[in-house]
Amino acid sequence: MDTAANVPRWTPSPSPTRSLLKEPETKANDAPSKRKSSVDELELQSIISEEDGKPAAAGPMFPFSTGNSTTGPDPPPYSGRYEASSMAIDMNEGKSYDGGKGLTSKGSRNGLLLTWTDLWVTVPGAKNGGRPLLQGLTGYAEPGEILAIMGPSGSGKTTLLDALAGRLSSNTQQTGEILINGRKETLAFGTSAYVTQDDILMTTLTVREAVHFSAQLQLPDSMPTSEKKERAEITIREMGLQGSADTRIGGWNVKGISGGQKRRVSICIEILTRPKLLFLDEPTSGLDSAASYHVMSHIVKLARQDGRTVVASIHQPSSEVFELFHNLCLLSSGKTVYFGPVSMAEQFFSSNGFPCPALRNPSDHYLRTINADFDMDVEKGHGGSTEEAISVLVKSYKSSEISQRVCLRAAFIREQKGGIPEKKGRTIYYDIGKTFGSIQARGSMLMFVAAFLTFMAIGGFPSFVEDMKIFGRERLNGHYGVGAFVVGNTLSSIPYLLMISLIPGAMAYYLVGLQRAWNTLSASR
Ligand SMILES: Nc1ncnc2c1ncn2[C@@H]1O[C@H](COP(=O)(O)OP(=O)(O)OP(=O)(O)O)[C@@H](O)[C@H]1O
Repeated sequence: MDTAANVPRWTPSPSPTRSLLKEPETKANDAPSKRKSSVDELELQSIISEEDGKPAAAGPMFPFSTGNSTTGPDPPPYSGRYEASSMAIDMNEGKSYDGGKGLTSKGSRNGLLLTWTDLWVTVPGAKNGGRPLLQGLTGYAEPGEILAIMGPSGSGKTTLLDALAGRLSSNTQQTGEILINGRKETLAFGTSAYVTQDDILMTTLTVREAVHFSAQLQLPDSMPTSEKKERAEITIREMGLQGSADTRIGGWNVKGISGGQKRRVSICIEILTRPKLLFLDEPTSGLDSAASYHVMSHIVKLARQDGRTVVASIHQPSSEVFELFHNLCLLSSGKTVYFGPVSMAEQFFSSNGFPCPALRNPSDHYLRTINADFDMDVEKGHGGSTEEAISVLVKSYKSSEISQRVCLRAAFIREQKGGIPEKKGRTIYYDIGKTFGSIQARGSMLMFVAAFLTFMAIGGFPSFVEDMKIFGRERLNGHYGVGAFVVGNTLSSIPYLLMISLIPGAMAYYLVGLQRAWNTLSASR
């Protein structure tokens, strides 16, 4: 039987990928242009070596690395200098958002610019003041674009989304700055939406009912009902749910729509209001590659329309889906491995000695390179560990020009100080008017209150049944008898006597309250 060390690595043999910084030495008869590029590279290497304060040295080989440590020096950290011009187009401070998106650089016409600087999230722990979940992240998300957050399981994708959406759990501590349009603001109702990893849906409703009811609840009162219905129907079709619109969602007790369809219903409900800022946690989990592509391309369309900002964490995008993203934030153990345009990630990896083999999905390659969870399974003795690969990439990113440009861009966005959407309170049963319909709404509210109290009481029944058994045993064994006088006439029996006498009083008070509410209702008719 194969031992762990003899198990062949599952990575197919990588084909050589051209790395700008790993060219062989220039020969005298090389073309002048090639000679020049090599000179540039040498200059670049020397600059980087000077910056690092140490010479480039031969380094270890890493899993999925195609670099050869014995034939040449370790590639220097990526500086992004050879792409400075394209970066200038993508990320320069004066960038106009008007590329077909109808936006301007001045804080965007309608869109929301999200920036975060030196973001740390920690959970308090006994050792060294706590465990960091996110470590000094800086980045931005812009209108009309999709930022994909990727990384191995447990790398902090959901934590980053939660931090940006202001939903971190209470046991965490956050430091750093998160700004919306350059301001420290909480978002107004309906401005942002968050599709969580779990599908929390009403299992008894059909897809159509769930989406229609949500449209009635979320869309503004000023919108006619017919328009709300139309929006719901359009969104159902956009998410490819027309075939299952009349199927019950279902849950643990009744089988309903599939997991992937539930995912789409969750997205459908959150995009009904066409929010300016959309957070998606694993939007494509459970979807086949075609459905993933359709769902994501629709989200891209939404992002482009009127410049919506989308931040999505994603596990395993197909290459087609990956190409839909504009920016990539690659995390490992809460640290940034890469943040920048998707198109430049490949160069970043290859210049650090991890070129993406031909015919492999680049996103798969990045995740394999930085997934240290299964290091034990990787053949030992032929190279460095994934931990070392991660540390090379994290260090290289920190010192790269690309990271400096991200900081500059975030700083520029912070200074824009765009407008913030007006805040509107949304309270159910508020200001419902005096029409016949409003009387029905009041009746519904009273019914809800009564039913809530009743069902809360029913919730205690199972434990009451268990207690009854104990009571029966103890009574039959003569631990105590029944009757009012059992409570006794000592001082400690007074609270029990009070409790018993209060129950009918509380019930009477509740019934009188209901009667009064009914009278008020009748009077307002
Ligand atoms: N509130 C919390 N308290 C303690 N630990 C937490 C808390 N939230 C997250 N973590 C830890 O932080 C790490 C990152 O979690 P997170 O859910 O952000 O990962 P993820 O990248 O989204 O993973 P997955 O892809 O599996 O969903 C995990 O180790 C998790 O256990």
